[in-house]
Amino acid sequence: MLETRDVTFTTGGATLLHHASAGFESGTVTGLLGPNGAGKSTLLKLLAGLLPPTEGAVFCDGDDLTHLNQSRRARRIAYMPQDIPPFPPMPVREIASLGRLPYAEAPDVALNHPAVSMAMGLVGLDDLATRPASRLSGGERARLMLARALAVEAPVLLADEPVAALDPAHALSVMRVFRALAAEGRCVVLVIHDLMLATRFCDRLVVMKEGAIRYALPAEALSDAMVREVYGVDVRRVEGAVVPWG
Ligand SMILES: Nc1ncnc2c1ncn2[C@@H]1O[C@H](COP(=O)(O)OP(=O)(O)OP(=O)(O)O)[C@@H](O)[C@H]1O
Repeated sequence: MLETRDVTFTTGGATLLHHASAGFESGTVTGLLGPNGAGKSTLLKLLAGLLPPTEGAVFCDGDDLTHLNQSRRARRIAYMPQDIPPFPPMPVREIASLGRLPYAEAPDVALNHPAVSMAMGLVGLDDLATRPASRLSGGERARLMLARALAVEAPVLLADEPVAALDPAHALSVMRVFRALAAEGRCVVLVIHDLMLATRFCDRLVVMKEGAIRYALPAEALSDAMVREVYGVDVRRVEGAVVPWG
């Protein structure tokens, strides 16, 4: 569905991504792992078509992303950024309805679109629909950005650290949403630091370090040695640790 072919990205004299080649299939959830500064967000922005490759190309369903116009690309690829700008005092549901912008729907149509209702429900924001978005907590803001991306109903969903600010119950719930989207045939790619959630809910992992893809493998194949090499930490598989489940 989505593919980077030998992509390099250079900006301001710095090369942030070196010769990255990876495929992301429909019907799967892929976790992008790696230490801070590894290039995960950069790769995700290239996959979204928000940054152009300096060398190589990114393809969505066989089409070079640089050849797709912005609204066509936005209908195919929904993106949730890591950095969430301060929201204006608009109602939460109105912000979520901005996910319909690529369809150029009238504001009242977008606001009442079933995809917006679905997205608000999936992230658990129904009770906050009329609250000014400027008054949300950090985790609520993250869920609203995810709702906006879900409202696009795109075949590809890219999410940059979607669960980093969420409490355990919402993190599990959102990971289950990603699994459900994959079960519908969507291609889900998320940046994630939580190795427990990544190995439990992702099908595949792409592990990055220093702007390069070190490993691309089934989630269950992530070894302790790989974690040690990439993050410089040892791993224990501990019984008795408090692990949010359900
Ligand atoms: N415009 C830029 N010019 C130079 N370096 C940049 C620029 N933007 C980002 N970087 C650097 O590129 C590297 C990769 O950044 P990126 O945001 O992709 O990392 P990341 O893996 O997502 O990290 P994190 O886990 O901290 O979010 C970082 O070292 C960052 O400081």
